[in-house]
Amino acid sequence: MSIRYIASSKLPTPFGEFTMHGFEDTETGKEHVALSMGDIGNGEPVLARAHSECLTGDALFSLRCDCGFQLEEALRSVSVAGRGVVLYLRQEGRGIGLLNKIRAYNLQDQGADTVEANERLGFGADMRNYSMCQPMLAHLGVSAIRLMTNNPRKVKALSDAGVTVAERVALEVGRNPHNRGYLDTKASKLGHYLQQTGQPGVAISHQDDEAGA
Ligand SMILES: Nc1nc2c(ncn2[C@@H]2O[C@H](COP(=O)(O)OP(=O)(O)OP(=O)(O)O)[C@@H](O)[C@H]2O)c(=O)[nH]1
Ligand SMILES: [Zn+2]
Repeated sequence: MSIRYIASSKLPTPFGEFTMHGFEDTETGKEHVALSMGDIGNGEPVLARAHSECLTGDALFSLRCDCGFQLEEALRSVSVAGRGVVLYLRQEGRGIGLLNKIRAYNLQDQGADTVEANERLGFGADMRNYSMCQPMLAHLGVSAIRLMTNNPRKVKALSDAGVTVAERVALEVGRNPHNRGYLDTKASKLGHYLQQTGQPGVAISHQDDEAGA
């Protein structure tokens, strides 16, 4: 097991007070965080988000993507439910890192889409893995979740890792003129469930049949 629990503390936010739990991946040296609220260890499926780091969207107010909006909405939803967990995963730029993401943005400024840009740089479209999630959730006593995501790969990865995804909860927020192309490419090339995509023939689902399968 390469995930090691380090410490917990209070984390007051505009959405209420969370408990922050720090973990270290001893293989990669990455430091991951879980923000929890309420009694999440009682066996009932827990409202959850596995959020991949996006410095530009989460901290620098970028409108190129939907990440910051999704993070905010996830924290707000957990707070409204009074119970849930947000995993903040340090895999910036879908796993290629911040500086390569800036290189990819540069290619996108010249007309490439988000997938083409990754590929031109010699990366896969999505280099993430979610192997840290199950041990982080297990440490918190969580085995079943209601996962806030539009990403079918994330649902499958967590299910394959042994987490029961009892439900997928759509998380469609923050669409704007700057990220329209990015979101449409996610739907058409990466299979994301996005309702307002403008792409014909894209699956629309708010509670997937395959979730948990
Ligand atoms: N390489 C690359 N990474 C990006 C780009 N835009 C956002 N990201 C990263 O993509 C990750 C977020 O992935 P998304 O596909 O938006 O969302 P997701 O987490 O897979 O799916 P949701 O759960 O529905 O949000 C973060 O790590 C961002 O840093 C981009 O244009 N290129
Ligand atoms: Zn982003």
